[in-house]
Amino acid sequence: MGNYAIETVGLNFNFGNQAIVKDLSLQVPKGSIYGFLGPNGAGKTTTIKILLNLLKSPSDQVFIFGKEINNNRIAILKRVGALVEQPAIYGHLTGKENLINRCILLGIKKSKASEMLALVGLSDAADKKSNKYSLGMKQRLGIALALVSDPELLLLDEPTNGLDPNGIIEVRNLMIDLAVKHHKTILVSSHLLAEIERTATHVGIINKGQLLFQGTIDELHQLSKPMLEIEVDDTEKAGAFISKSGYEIAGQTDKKITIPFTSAQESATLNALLVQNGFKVSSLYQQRKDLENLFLDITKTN
Ligand SMILES: Nc1ncnc2c1ncn2[C@@H]1O[C@H](COP(=O)(O)OP(=O)(O)OP(=O)(O)O)[C@@H](O)[C@H]1O
Repeated sequence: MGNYAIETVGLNFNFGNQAIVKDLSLQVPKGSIYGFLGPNGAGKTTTIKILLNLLKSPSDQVFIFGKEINNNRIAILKRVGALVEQPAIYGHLTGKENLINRCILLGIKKSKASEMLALVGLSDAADKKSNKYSLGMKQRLGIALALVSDPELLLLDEPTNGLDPNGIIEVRNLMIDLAVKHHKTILVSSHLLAEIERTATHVGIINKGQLLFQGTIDELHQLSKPMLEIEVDDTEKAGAFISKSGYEIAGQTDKKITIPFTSAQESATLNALLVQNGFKVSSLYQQRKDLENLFLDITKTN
């Protein structure tokens, strides 16, 4: 337990008689960026609220820094920062004023406000009213607010939701910076596999309140190996030929053949081989599994 910033042990949670979180055992290593992945309604926000003790968990199912949450609420929450749903920002105040407010509230020296603005890359916009901020800037201000108390653990609920590509990159780089340079542990939820893949060191995937997969990003990549899809005129003959040439066939329909992707070079070689042998290749492309297909695979193998 000592190495986990967060550990839940068979966590269950109901809203009325609806089971929302089922036998969930999360293990979030200290220093990790833990991608908490699942489709809308999977129970991510509910879980994060439980981790913040905003929703009460049964006893002995949630441990933060090795301590049971219900019995150590205040001591634990002092070490945790969070951004859940919309950041609590006063639009009529500047970014700096918002942060100063938070400093006063927490009894922290006001100079921390400028420090946090620099940390999230908002120094230039310090004196701008925050209702004039872009969504990405608002999210970064939200993260700065969560960081004022210098927490060791950050819980971010879909922080890139609704952001444009630039905003997504800003938030992503900030998370990496916070983990690598400032040694924070970050749990970040998302419904997008591609989003999590770029930042996370560890991943937990939930669906309908249940954990389907938990492991390192490399372990996830093993599961979500890219495939090469080949559209060719006579898939039956082509399949036999590809197989005879020493390639493993992962799937075949009357329109296309799927094999594990190894490299661009290898794809080009196979393409040339097919064409030289009289097959008409109309397209050849690398396909990554999206969350939906990954779910199908994981549930199949479970
Ligand atoms: N206060 C509540 N009362 C009753 N049911 C709720 C409440 N809050 C959430 N739920 C239900 O719990 C389930 C999980 O919701 P939750 O918000 O945790 O999912 P999520 O994975 O965060 O999804 P999203 O990305 O859409 O927020 C949903 O079916 C939702 O309708």
